[in-house]
Amino acid sequence: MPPGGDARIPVIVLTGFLGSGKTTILRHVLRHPAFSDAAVLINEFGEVGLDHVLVGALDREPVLLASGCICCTIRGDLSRAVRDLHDRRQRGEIPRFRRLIIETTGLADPAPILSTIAADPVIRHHFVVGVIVATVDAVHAEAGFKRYPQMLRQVAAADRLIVTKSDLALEGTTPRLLRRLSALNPQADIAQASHGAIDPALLQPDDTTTPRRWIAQSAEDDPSASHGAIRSFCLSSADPVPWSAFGLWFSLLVHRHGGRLLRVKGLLDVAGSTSPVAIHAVQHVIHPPEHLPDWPSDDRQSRIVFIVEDLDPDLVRRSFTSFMRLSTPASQVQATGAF
Ligand SMILES: Nc1nc2c(ncn2[C@@H]2O[C@H](COP(=O)(O)OP(=O)(O)OP(=O)(O)O)[C@@H](O)[C@H]2O)c(=O)[nH]1
Repeated sequence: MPPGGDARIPVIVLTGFLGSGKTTILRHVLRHPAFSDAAVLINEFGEVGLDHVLVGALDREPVLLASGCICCTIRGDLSRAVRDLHDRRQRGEIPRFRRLIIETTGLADPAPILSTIAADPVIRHHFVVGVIVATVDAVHAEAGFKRYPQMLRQVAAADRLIVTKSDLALEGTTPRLLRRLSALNPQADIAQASHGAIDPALLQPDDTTTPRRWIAQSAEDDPSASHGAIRSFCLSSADPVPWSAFGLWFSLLVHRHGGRLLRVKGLLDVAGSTSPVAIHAVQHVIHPPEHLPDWPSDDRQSRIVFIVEDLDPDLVRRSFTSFMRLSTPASQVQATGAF
């Protein structure tokens, strides 16, 4: 229950820039008994949503909001999704969840989300923003703050900040980031997470989390929720992907264009493997691939979702096709011209 005896259902807003570890944290906390009564709503910026798959084999199905970003194009969808969840709860079609976690897209400015919850009379009657948690990627935060103002807004809006990926950051980066975060948002509690391992209490509202209503109000006058040259596309392949050719293509792509690859995530049907492999990259950092236990549906196509800035999707598609056609290492080396 939110502080102050409020009987409304607390909403936990989990925000943070692209690839900063939101889904990894969600997977971790949802395994904790304290979150067995949580409903989950995931919004992704991309043509094809994958996070609901990556959240994994849980005994509840997260609701995936349509493509687009809740902070701008699909605010109406957010209202509808929250109302719909509540109606289904009341009708007994889904368990009586007692908290709602909304994982935003990495590009979201959280303010319009808060204002949507606060402005809709039906939602306001049943739900209240309980806590806003933002993840901050230790490797990319410093450069990201300069390029992406929404990162600053995420940090500014948060009640709690979780610094991720310190294990990958250069020495001295994390302490510097911690100082910067304290300066940007002195009221927020700051914690660190390694591979999503956090104290689940960080996602629980309590007396220290006073929802930032001023942000919700100021959002009403903020029409700047556009994402400029940032775009998303999906590359899919019906044929199984040869792992070594894929690895080479992916490393070259990241090496050559990493600065423009804000986020890459995919589910691959790797030749010779019966279960899917999840791949992730954030700019120049490729995370280790992960074997998932099962395919989420009968659709076994490989899907790779890209969020890029100033990068031509056709170049990515063409180079992928060239590499996948070639199976010998020598011919792959020739294909590097595709970049
Ligand atoms: N080394 C390391 N990798 C991490 C850590 N936290 C997350 N990752 C990896 O970072 C990648 C991206 O993590 P996600 O949890 O999918 O990030 P996200 O914020 O949900 O990404 P978007 O939904 O695209 O915005 C995955 O490969 C994770 O395994 C960490 O603390 N250390």
